[in-house]
Amino acid sequence: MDVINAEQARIAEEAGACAVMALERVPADIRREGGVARMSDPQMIKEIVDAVTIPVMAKVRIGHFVEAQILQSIGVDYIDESEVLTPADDEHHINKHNFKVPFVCGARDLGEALRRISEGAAMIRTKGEAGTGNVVEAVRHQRAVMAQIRKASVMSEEELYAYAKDLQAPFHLLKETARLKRLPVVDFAAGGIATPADAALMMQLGCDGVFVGSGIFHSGDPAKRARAIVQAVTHYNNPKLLAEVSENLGPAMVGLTIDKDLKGGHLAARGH
Ligand SMILES: O=C(CO)[C@H](O)[C@H](O)COP(=O)(O)O
Repeated sequence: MDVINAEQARIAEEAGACAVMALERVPADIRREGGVARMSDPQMIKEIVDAVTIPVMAKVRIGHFVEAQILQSIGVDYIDESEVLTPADDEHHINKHNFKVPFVCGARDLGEALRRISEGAAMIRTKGEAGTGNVVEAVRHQRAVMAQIRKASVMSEEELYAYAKDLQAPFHLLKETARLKRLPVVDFAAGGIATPADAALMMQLGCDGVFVGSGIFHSGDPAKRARAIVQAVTHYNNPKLLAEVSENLGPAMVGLTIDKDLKGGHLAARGH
């Protein structure tokens, strides 16, 4: 769960979140306020680290390996090389093999996911369209990844060579993905998840876990919604429980439709 201070971090931990993401503004606010979004103040990240016992993740700009060096030096548990911040490099991602701290990166399809893994990403998440409260892009990205994996899983080795070229992905990673019939790393949903049902939808589409940013602390009752989303991720195949936890949550965040004039632009188009 994305949190911007120690108090929110405690709410997330009490709700059962397995990690928090420390940042100064949740994606909905970054989108609304505009300007250049950068790595958060290390002091603020340290306050969140001190407030909770669960792992703390923090974001760096795409390609900004010095922000990553700084976060690693203060001991964050994971780094998110994120399109939600303003990219620092429009061509290169960070060489994540140079770091000890594990990274998560966003992807819209299998080629993008495997390129990030080849650079050293230890976890992948859908890009979705962060800060919109609209799950449609996360669904599109997860469905794309799963459909491409299914396609690869029935290919001969000769076909996989050609498919790797199409996807602009390393052959050995594609071959391993085809054999496993899933990404060879943990695969999260992120970007636009706002309700327990959204979270369970992404789990039923094959994700291993869910990131929620704006959807919790921009809703009417953050503590209750946070607990409900944790329950929905845990029991994603149980519609009765999903109905119970979806009751009386108060207003969800106000969502944005995805159109060509999307306020703040399409964050998912950053990095490729
Ligand atoms: O990890 C992230 C992107 O780097 C965000 O936490 C995630 O995408 C949040 O999006 P939203 O605010 O729509 O839930």
